[in-house]
Amino acid sequence: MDAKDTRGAVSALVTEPRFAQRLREYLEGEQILDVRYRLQKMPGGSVALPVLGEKLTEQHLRALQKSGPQEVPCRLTQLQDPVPSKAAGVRTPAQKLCRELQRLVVGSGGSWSEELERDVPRSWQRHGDLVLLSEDNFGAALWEKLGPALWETVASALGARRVARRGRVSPGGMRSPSVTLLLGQDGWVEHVDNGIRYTFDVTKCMFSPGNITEKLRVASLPCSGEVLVDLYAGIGYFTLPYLVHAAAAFAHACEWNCHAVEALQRNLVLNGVQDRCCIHHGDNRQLELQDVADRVNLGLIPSSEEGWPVACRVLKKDTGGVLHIHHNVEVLPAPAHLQPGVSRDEQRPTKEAGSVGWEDREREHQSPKDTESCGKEMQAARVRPEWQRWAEATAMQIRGLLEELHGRPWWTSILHIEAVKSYAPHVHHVVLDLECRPTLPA
Ligand SMILES: C[S@@+](CC[C@H](N)C(=O)[O-])C[C@H]1O[C@@H](n2cnc3c(N)ncnc32)[C@H](O)[C@@H]1O
Repeated sequence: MDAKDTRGAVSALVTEPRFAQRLREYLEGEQILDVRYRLQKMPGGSVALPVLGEKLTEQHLRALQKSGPQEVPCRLTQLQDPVPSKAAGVRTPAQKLCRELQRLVVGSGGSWSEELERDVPRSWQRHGDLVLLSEDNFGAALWEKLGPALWETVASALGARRVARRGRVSPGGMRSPSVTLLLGQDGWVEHVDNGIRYTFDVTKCMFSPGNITEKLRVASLPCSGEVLVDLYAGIGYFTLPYLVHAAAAFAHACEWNCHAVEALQRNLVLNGVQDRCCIHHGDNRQLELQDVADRVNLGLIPSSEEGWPVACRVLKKDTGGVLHIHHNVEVLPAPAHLQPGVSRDEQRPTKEAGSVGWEDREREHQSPKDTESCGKEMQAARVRPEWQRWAEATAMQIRGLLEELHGRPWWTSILHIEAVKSYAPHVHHVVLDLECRPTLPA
C-alpha cells in the first residue's frame, strides 16, 4: 500500500460531507485516524480526514469502497498544510520531535517501530539556537540512512538551527567533551546565567548545567576585596561569579585546556572584568604563585586532591583563607532493616537534605578540635555520615599539608558542606568550604 507521508505532509482520506461521520467512525475503530490533525474542508466542499499513512492498508480502502450500507466513497490524498488539532497543540517538544521523526522515517520508505520510538531523545540541552543531544539516542542503524534530513528534522521540530551530539567526556584531565556538530557551521554558543554571559564552543569545552546552584552560592559569598585563585577555571564558571557578583578584587584563573582558555578570555571581556583576572595557562601543579589568596576554588571532580598542595601554597601564609573543595563522595545505602520506619525511597539523598551551613557560628579562636564539634552539628542537620567523614579527613589532611609547608601550627574548620548534585546510584558531588588559618601565638 503506497500511502506514505511525505515530509511535512499528512495522508488523508477525502469524502463527501454526508459520509464524513461514517468514515470517521470506521477510521477510529481501526485506530488509523490521525488525531494530531483536524478534519479539513477541501475546495468543492468535500472533507479530508487525516489518517496514519503508515497504518493505512489496501484492505482498509477496499473495505470502504465495498458496495453495501457501509460503503464510503473516498480517495487518498496528501494534505500539504495540515492543521494541528487541539490535542496536538498541547504536545510536549519531545512528542513533537517524535511525531516529526516518525513522519520522516515513514516518508523515506522506512517503517516506524517501538525500537525507533525508544531511540528518540526525551531530553536535551539547549544552548541558544543549538540543541545538544546525549549519546544515548539515535543508536539504531536506520537513522544514518536518513542523512542530513534527520538533523534538519530534529532542528526544526525543536525550533533550533544547529544540532550537536555528545559522546562521553574523555577520561583525561582536560575534561574535553567528545561533541560532534551534526548541523550548523560552528559550535560557539552563548549563555546567560545569573546575569553573567558565558560563551564557549560546545564541541571543545565542557559545560556543567548541574552546577548552577553552586554558581549561585558562589555569587552570594562575601568576597569583597579578596584575591581568589581558581585552580580549575574552565571557561570561568566560578571565576566569573566571584568577580562579577561576589566582588572579589582579583582572580588568578588556572586552566590547561587551550580551548577553555580561549573561552575564558572572551568571557572575561564579555563581562568587563578582564582587568581583574590573570589567566595562568598550564598545569596548576606547576603554578609559581604563592602567598596571594584569601580563597581558593578547587572545582574538579571526581577529586581535586592533586590540587591540594598548590592550594595550600597559594593561600596567604600569615592570614590563611577559605578553600572550596569539590569532591565526589560515595554513599553506601544502609540496609533497610537498620533504618526503622524509613522506606528505601525515603532514604534516597536529596539536594535539600544535603545542604547544610553554619556560617553564623563563632569562628574566632577556633582550634583543630573544632572540626569534631562541627561534625556533631552537621550530623544533627542530616549531613550524610560519609560526607562528614570525608570532610573531616580532608580537613586533617589539609592542616597537615599547611603545617608541613609553613613549619608551624594551623587550624582548619569545616564551615559548610554543599551538595551540588548526585549521580546514580550513590555518588554525591559535594563542596567543602574549609577555613584554614595559622594558629596565633599564645
Ligand atoms: C570540571 S572542569 C570545569 C570546571 C568548572 N569549575 C565546573 O565545575 O563547571 C575542570 C577544568 O579543570 C581543568 N584542569 C584539570 N586539571 C587541571 C590542571 N592540573 N591544571 C589546570 N587545569 C586543569 C580542565 O581542563 C577543566 O577545564
